[in-house]
Amino acid sequence: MKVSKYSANGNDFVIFHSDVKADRSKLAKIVCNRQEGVGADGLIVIVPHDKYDFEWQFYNSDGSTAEMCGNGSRACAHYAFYNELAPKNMSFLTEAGVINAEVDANSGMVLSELTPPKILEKDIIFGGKNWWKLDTGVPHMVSFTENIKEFDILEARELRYKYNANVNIAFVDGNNLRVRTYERGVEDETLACGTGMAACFYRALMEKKISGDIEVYPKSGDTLYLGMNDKTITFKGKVKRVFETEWKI
Ligand SMILES: N[C@@H](CCC[C@H](N)C(=O)O)C(=O)O
Repeated sequence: MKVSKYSANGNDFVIFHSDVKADRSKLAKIVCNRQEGVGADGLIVIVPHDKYDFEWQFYNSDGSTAEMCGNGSRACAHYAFYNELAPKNMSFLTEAGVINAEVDANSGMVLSELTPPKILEKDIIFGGKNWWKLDTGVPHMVSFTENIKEFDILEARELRYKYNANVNIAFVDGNNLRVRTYERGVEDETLACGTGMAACFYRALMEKKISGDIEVYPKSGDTLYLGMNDKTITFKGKVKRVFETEWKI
């Protein structure tokens, strides 16, 4: 099997395509294992679709499925374009809905239009902080902090299980955001989370802490570009194809 390893600003994925849609939960655990597998935060499998350029199956590293993944959507679009599975402007089906993406072949920049954001619950008080629960394709808890260096992983883990959501803290840096995310299904902090950055962006926009298009800096230190496009969030940044290999399981 030919597989590619991608990094989307530190959020890393194993990607391959197949003609068969199947349960690949066990495979996800094996390939994502950082000691005995390729090592990644998630596995993406591209399968054919009648109406859209393709459909994807997304798995977290623990084998659980997720409806959506922002960084994964950009990495997947890049893979699909370079493997001639889709044109540079493409639409593909996820469990959260249809995602439109655009690959810039020269710069390696990929833009993805996320599903319309939803506020699920406001003003949840936990650990002395005010949290909002939002859906940007998958559920996210968002709170603002004055000190982005302090992210209490144990508290985040407690909140993750209580609300079955990913957990983000964000620091408003001028008109930009610094974000850290504890990811469900990886069960730890990751270097970047696209739908998490989008959830922080949306809460900050709703509370008028920021305006217009902004830059977001995840833990990896990279720069992502977020903006509102009608009702959807546009999410842009570089992706890196780390390597491609043949892998026998
Ligand atoms: N890293 C992703 C989100 C992946 C899914 C998430 N871990 C969940 O289970 O909800 C992103 O970039 O959005």
